[in-house]
Order: sequence, then C-alpha cells, then structure tokens
Amino acid sequence: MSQSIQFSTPSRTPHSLHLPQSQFHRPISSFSFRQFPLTSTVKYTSIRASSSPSPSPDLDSNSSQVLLSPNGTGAVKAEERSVVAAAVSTDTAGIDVDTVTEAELKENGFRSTRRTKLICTIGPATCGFEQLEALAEGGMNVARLNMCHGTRDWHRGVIRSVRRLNEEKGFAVAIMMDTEGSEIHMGDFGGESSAKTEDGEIWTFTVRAFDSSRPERTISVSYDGFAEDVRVGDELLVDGGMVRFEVIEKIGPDVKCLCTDPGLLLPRANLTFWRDGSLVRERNAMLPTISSKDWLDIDFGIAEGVDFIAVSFVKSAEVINHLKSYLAARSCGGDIGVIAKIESIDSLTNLEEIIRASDGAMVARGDLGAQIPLEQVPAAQQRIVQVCRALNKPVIVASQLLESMIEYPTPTRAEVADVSEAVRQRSDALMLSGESAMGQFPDKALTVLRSVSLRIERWWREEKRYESTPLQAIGSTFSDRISEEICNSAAKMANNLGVDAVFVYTKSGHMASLVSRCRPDCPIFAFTNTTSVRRRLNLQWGLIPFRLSFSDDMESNLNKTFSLLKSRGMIKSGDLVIAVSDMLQSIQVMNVP
Ligand SMILES: Nc1ncnc2c1ncn2[C@@H]1O[C@H](COP(=O)(O)OP(=O)(O)OP(=O)(O)O)[C@@H](O)[C@H]1O
Ligand SMILES: CC(=O)C(=O)O
Ligand SMILES: [K+]
Ligand SMILES: [Mg+2]
Repeated sequence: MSQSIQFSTPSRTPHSLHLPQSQFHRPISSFSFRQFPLTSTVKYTSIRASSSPSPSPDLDSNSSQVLLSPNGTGAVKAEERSVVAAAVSTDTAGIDVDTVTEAELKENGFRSTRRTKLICTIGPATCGFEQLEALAEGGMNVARLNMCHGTRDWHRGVIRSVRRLNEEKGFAVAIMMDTEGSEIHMGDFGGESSAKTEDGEIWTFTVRAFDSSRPERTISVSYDGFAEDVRVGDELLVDGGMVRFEVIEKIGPDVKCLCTDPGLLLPRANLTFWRDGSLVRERNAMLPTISSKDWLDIDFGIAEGVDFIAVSFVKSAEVINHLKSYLAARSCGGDIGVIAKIESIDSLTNLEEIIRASDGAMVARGDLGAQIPLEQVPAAQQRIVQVCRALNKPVIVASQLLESMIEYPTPTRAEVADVSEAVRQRSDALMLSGESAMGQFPDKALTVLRSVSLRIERWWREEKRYESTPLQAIGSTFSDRISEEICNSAAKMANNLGVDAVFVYTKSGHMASLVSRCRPDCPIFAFTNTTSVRRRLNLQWGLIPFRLSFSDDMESNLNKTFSLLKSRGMIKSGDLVIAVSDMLQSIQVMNVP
C-alpha cells in the first residue's frame, strides 16, 4: 500500500481537497490525497543489474548506476569488506557503491547509520593514498586542506588521491580548501616540526626574514606592522592561548617577550595580542579577509575542482558575496560551496548576515578562543549552530575536539564530553585538525569521533528527543515555501510513523538539505543526478547521498530505486519509507514491495 500527498495543478489531481485560502498568500494549487495499491501502480522496472531480466528501454545507459557515500558508520572488518566487494563485482555489475556503507546497512539496518558528518584535516600524517583510504573507510566525509601549510603541488597530490579514491572505491569524499587569510601568524621553523618553550624564557618575535637557519629562540612574524603595533606590557597569545608571552622590550623590528605560559609552538600558529584584558585590533584589523595569496589559492581550488572553500577570518557578508560572484563567473555552474569561518569578533557581530550569504559555516574555535574570552566560546558555538539550523546552512564544529590525541592514543574524558555536546547540539559535522594532520593517531581519533557520534545519536533516539522547537520559514518564493512545508511534514511523519528512511529525489540538493534541517529520526537517502552535488551533500547531517539518474516520473524513480537497493541487499520488502521529490512536489508513504 502506498499513500501520497502531492501538490499539483487541479487538472492532474484525482481528488482535490481544498484548503482554506487564508493559509496561503495567494490562490493555490490544490492539495490531493490518493491511495493506491502499490502492486498495481508501482511496477517493477527492470534494471541493468544481473538480477534483472532485461534492460528497460526507458532508462539511459547510466541508469543502473547508483553511487553511495561512506556515510555508514561502523568499522567494517577487512574480511567483511572483501566479501562485499566480491559480491559487488559478480552480482550487480554496473552499480558503484562504497563497501563501508553497504556492509553497514546490510548488517545493522538503517538505524545504525551515522548522522553526524566527519571532516579530517589532511597533513603529513595522512597524505598518502593508503592513509587517505583508511580515513575514508573510517568514515571521513570531507577532507580539509589548510592552505596555511604545504605547497600547491602538495595539495594537488592530495586532491588527486581523494578523487582517485572516490572513482575507484565509490566514496563521495568532498574536498574543502581552507584559506590562509591575512591574520598575524608565526613563520615556519625551517625544517623543525615544533619548538618547546619553557617558563621564564625570553623569545624574540621579529618581522625580519631568515634566509638560512633560524636563530635560537627566535620566531618570524608574518605581519610587517607587528613591531610597531605592539606595546611593552601587551600579552601575546600563540594559538589562542596555548602558549603565552609578555612583551618586555621593543628593539626595531624585534620584540622581546617573556614566556609566561609555556608549551609547544607549532609552525604558522596564529598570534594575537591583548592589552588591559582586550584584544588589540590596530592596523591588522585593516588587512583584507582574502589576501592576494588567497586569491591565487582560490584559482588553484577552482582549477582542481574543490567542493568547498572555507574562508578564514570572515568579517562581513560582503566578502562572501564577493567570492561567490567570483566563483559563479569562474567555475562553471557555481559548483563550489562557500563556508564562512566564524573565528573573530566581527564575524560574531555580523553573524546572521554572514551565514545568510554563505553555503555553510564553521565554528573555528581555535582562533575564536583567541579573540573572545574562552568561557564565552561554548555559548558562541551554540548560537552559531542554532542560527545555521534556522537558516538551513550546514554547520561544522572545529578545533581541539580531541587535541590530546595528537600525542596519546586515547582521548580525555573532557574531550569525549565536548564531542558529545557538539553531536547533541545536532551540528552537521565535526572536524579534526592537528589530530589527523600531524598527530600520531589519526585513525584512532576518527574512530573516537565516529563511536561517540553514534552513541549520542542513539541515546537521543532512545529518549525520543525529537525536535520540539519549530523551524522558522525561510523560503523566499511560494514554491520554496511548498518544498519547505513538504520536508517539515515528511520529517514529522517519519518520526510519528517510525519509518525506516526518508528518500529524497533532488537535482540541486536543496530539498535534501531541507529534510536534513529537520533532523528526522531516520536516515535520509538523498538521490541526485550529479556527482558534484552528491559530494557536497556529504557535509550535511543524516544524508546518505547517492548518484542516480532519474526522471520526473516518481513512480518509475521509486521502482528503479527499490530494485537497485533491493538487489544489493540494502533495503528489503516491508521496509517503510517516505519519499519526497523536488520535481513533483509530493510526499509518498509506502512499504518496499
Ligand atoms: N598541509 C600541512 N602540512 C604540514 N602540516 C600541517 C598541514 N596541515 C596542518 N598541519 C599541521 O597541523 C596543525 C593543525 O592544523 P590546522 O590546519 O587544523 O590548524 P588550525 O590552526 O586549526 O587552522 P587555521 O590555521 O585555519 O586556524 C598545524 O598547526 C600544522 O602543524
Ligand atoms: C579551524 C580554525 O581555523 C580555527 O579553529 O581557528
Ligand atoms: K586556514
Ligand atoms: Mg583559524
């Protein structure tokens, strides 16, 4: 039995049920309700998988291809993977699917899929093909490249490896390029990976460049005005306060500083200075958000086809709009999502307009914690997550989630609690920084994120903690409003009826993000017909993105999807699904035949 509600023109409507006009801003299309036996209306359309008797004439040559993302969760054991891989190659040729999600769905069913997405910063510890593959199998949805470090050739190598991994193994790992920005930071250490400071030591921060080796206890600073801007008595914070100094003397381009809070200095760490308890913003506040080096990196990102550009130290919506128009003109189809990094006082002041202009946001707690008092960071995080949810933009919680795992194989209890809180807030994604870029245990850190996410999500479901706060309407056109209401209703029905999955058919991905925004209690299978949209959807909460060529005819789409997924053992007869689509604005509830 299938039941459907659809918005359509009256002439196409079998039974019209007119709603009071006052509920809508203008005369509307009718609201229809129909009920039909699935067996008579949803016929099996044959597919080009070996389980199907013959190819269907109405499907194009790509039609039997389903690509599925590594949203699945569990660490699938190597033997299990090879069994699945063997089954894939013999049984259902022509369908690409990654083995991790597939095995997970087969073994534990829909409920087991992880909803929170995971981002790994790639660095020397993880840039090899096998290391990237291990991360993808461990659940990495997005690989982040920080343009503060490495050469463009190095980044190109990583991007190409991730692409190859996607092509060869069916993953949909997206690439996020993170700009350097022009805030003040320290230089490289000329070969050394870090430098240790001790309490009471005197270090020199200088705007001089070094040709050869770095003099002992000397650090170069990226910003030419540094020595002029600081004053004796200022406090100098490295990496948001991981190490602290007090300015004791200025000698031309050199600034002598006394170490007051010792720790490890990492190359290119950010520097901020504080006077009388406030962050000092002098001429450095006038530095451009996107520097000339960043524009070259952005051109590089466009050429290499990155999926997201994360903009560091955004101050206003203007810079986001500027970049978006540049991308629209330069990258065909405006395929690159722009993520605003919220890591400055200005970005908090202009939060709503920045998020409205962006395609997503990152709570960049590292630098944010250097600009506002540390105890204000948790409240800022919660606010950013809420604003993003309200405006339907994916939100990433980043920095120091598992900082101790750079050196140790197990996290602290406090770190686990922090990760749990970000999952509980229902942020779209969690990000590893140094833990995966240069730490000793990148795979273990990813496993911790994965298992903590799964546990908290399960706890949330067991407690039946559905969203109680209503989401504000955001659509600007009437059609957008309809899509939004359909998705809100689909999510609510999914929770109330306890369905196994929501299926969403979407060309641009917008409809999938609207369902994700509601954070329904079940996974969301998002079917889209382009590979780039599929990768971008991989950043969003609860979405398991597939690439599938589909038509405007929902019944044939459903038939095809059921056949494909059933033949791979990913769904079975009797599973209850809700299907929504942005081609034909409709909701259908049905059991898989
Ligand atoms: N491509 C790379 N090459 C070498 N080291 C890297 C690379 N990417 C990251 N790292 C190392 O990992 C550490 C953490 O990386 P990450 O990019 O997350 O820094 P961050 O300070 O969180 O980000 P941002 O600079 O954007 O504020 C860096 O300090 C650096 O030591
Ligand atoms: C990720 C980042 O840029 C920060 O936390 O500062
Ligand atoms: K950066
Ligand atoms: Mg930062």
